[in-house]
Amino acid sequence: MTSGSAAPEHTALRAVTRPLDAPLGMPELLARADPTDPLVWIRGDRGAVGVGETLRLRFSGPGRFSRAAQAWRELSSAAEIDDPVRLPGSGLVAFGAFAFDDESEAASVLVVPRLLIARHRGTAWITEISRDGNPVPPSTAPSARRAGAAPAARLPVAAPDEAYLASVGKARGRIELGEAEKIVVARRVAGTVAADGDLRVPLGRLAERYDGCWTYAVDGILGASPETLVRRADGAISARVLAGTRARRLDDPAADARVRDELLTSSKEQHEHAFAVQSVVTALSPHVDGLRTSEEPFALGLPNVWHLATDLGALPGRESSLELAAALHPTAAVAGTPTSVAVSAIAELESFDRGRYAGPVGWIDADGDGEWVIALRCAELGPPAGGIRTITAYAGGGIVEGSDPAREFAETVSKFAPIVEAFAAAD
Ligand SMILES: C=C(O[C@@H]1C=C(C(=O)O)C=C[C@H]1O)C(=O)O
Repeated sequence: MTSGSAAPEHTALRAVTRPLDAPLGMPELLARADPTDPLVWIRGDRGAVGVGETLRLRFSGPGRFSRAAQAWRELSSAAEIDDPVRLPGSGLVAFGAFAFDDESEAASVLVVPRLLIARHRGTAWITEISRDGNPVPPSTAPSARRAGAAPAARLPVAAPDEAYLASVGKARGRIELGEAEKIVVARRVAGTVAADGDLRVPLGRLAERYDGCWTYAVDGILGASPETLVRRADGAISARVLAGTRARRLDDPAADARVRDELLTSSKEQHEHAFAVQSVVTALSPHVDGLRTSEEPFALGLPNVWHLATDLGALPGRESSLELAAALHPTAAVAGTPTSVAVSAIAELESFDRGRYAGPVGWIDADGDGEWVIALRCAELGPPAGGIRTITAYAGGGIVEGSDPAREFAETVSKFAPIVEAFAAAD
């Protein structure tokens, strides 16, 4: 099915941004978010929380990105923007989450909040976005919402998963036959949480523990991603490619350093990483100028895993951050190589719809600047029904020649850790 809501005709958005005096730390920012339907984007001393909704556009099918990008261009050019703050994320902003697969049942969305409370390092501001009328812009942030109970979920991520192991075996078989060089195989684990559980609790845990990652919540998908698909801001483009993973040994610093060195020197991991970097370079170079990459992969240490990482930088052309995200998606880090073979293999080998897992999640402003990460280390919350809602967590990894299914399974368990910890019962 292919569909999309174009920007409603004659929709003129009005965005008014005003600085806030009060410095907003991460907890104060998060406290303003909706407890059961949060709209959140936080990393370290930068972040934004959306409250309420002025506009929501839905898209699906292979044209979801181009229709969303076009709708946003139309809305932005018709908008009236009063923004004396002029920092990344001030003025008119939409948040988005896009399905991984062209055939996904999951909606891809752009959401324009009614209020946006944000900070960039030492500066905080509030933006009010309206469709009709000219409301007086608030100059104080709405007060914090009362904290509710933490939503605890039991996610049996270490329980045997025969279907996943079989898929990894089949992916390896196809690679050995020369059909593909790399296929990213994922699995999912489901549980339930109380429908009135306060999702700001897991988001706060993610933002605190994974402070080098983007903690996000958009339209029911939430997580903490280490992988920047593309950032367009301050006249520059940047991206971070990750591929190649080892579980950390935080209990034993010497063992942890050995694990890191082994990752850095493993030819299998370097090979897998090179595919992912090449796919990003190939997809990005027609759209930007002066693309350069960090010399050789470095080890990025997160609380749960080491990743091989490469940073990219370039100068922007005229494409918006969403158009660049569309050009990049799906990278070899989440699909494989060659892309089209890997995407069809995933559809055949995985027994579920990835939804927005491994798709782009992020935000865009009226100039097309914005930040899009790959929705990793995440869970999708279902709608409330009978006092509960489902929670489905996702994790995967790249299968290449010689990949060992049991090790790949263990790697997914490490990748589930952020979500398992975020939804653990308080002790
Ligand atoms: C697919 C995931 O992660 C991706 C796969 C990686 C790998 O195979 O080593 C590393 C980082 C991500 O690009 C995931 O977290 O689910």
